[in-house]
Amino acid sequence: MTDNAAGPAPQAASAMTLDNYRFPAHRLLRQQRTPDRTPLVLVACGSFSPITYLHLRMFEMANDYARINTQYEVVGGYLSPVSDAYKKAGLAEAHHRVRMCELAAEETSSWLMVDPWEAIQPEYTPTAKVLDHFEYEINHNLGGILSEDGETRKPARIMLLAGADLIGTMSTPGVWAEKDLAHILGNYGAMIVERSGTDIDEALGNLKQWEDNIHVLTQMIQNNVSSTKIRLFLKRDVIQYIDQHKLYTDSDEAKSKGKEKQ
Ligand SMILES: Nc1ncnc2c1ncn2[C@@H]1O[C@H](COP(=O)(O)OP(=O)(O)OP(=O)(O)O)[C@@H](O)[C@H]1O
Ligand SMILES: NC(=O)c1ccc[n+]([C@@H]2O[C@H](COP(=O)(O)O)[C@@H](O)[C@H]2O)c1
Repeated sequence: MTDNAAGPAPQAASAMTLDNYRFPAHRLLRQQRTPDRTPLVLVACGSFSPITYLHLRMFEMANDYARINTQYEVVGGYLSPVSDAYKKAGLAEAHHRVRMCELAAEETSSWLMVDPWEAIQPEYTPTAKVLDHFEYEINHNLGGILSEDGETRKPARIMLLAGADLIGTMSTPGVWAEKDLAHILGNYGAMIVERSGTDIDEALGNLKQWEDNIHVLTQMIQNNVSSTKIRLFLKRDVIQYIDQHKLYTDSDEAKSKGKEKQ
């Protein structure tokens, strides 16, 4: 996907609260550039604590894959950081994670956006509901995407973008509600990026019934995650943000572990 040529976000994702929330659409391609394709919006749900180069790379891989192997045209990409109610050990607070995602998206991409809706909810929101939120905002509130010839409006296909480890948890009994899996994989679909350490066939083991809706993206080059992370952080504002707010220090972790016990 090429630059949407839109200006900066009218309102920073990290400045949004439940009271002033507005769905970020400043980089969403409102009119398709290509005829005869279905508009596609990619949504990555996760902790992003902190966001790394590989989270961003997943989107570029998915965009290339969609262009070459499918009839979709990617019209938008969103990071949706999980809320504090997720209570995973060691997570920085949601507002910091949203801000880091925002810095990374602004610095390194011309099309990615951060939607803080999930992050600002007081309760944990299951991923199926997060995808419903995107469906509602894009296809109901915004009325879908204008076709390339300007003649019709088409609903965008919303798809989950995730790493193989996440899809592996879907094959693990008890982690996901069966009806949520049917909704996510049956109605939306997923693009899954191979990840070293996860056997993709095993990860997809119990999900065969939805295989037509699951696109597996193979990594030509396996990444050395930690060194790549370090390179991103040194170059980008994210490392400065982590320093400035003293995130991921011992005291910060102790704070979040304390919270977890409450
Ligand atoms: N190296 C990678 N290759 C493929 N997918 C990745 C990679 N790193 C992260 N992802 C995917 O990005 C999404 C968000 O990841 P998330 O921040 O929740 O966890 P994580 O990056 O695995 O970090 P943690 O160590 O905190 O679990 C998930 O779908 C995850 O599978
Ligand atoms: N039942 C569910 O909807 C469900 C279960 C497990 C993980 N998830 C999501 O997966 C993402 C990644 O989670 P982890 O960082 O724990 O791997 C998070 O966004 C989380 O909300 C959702």
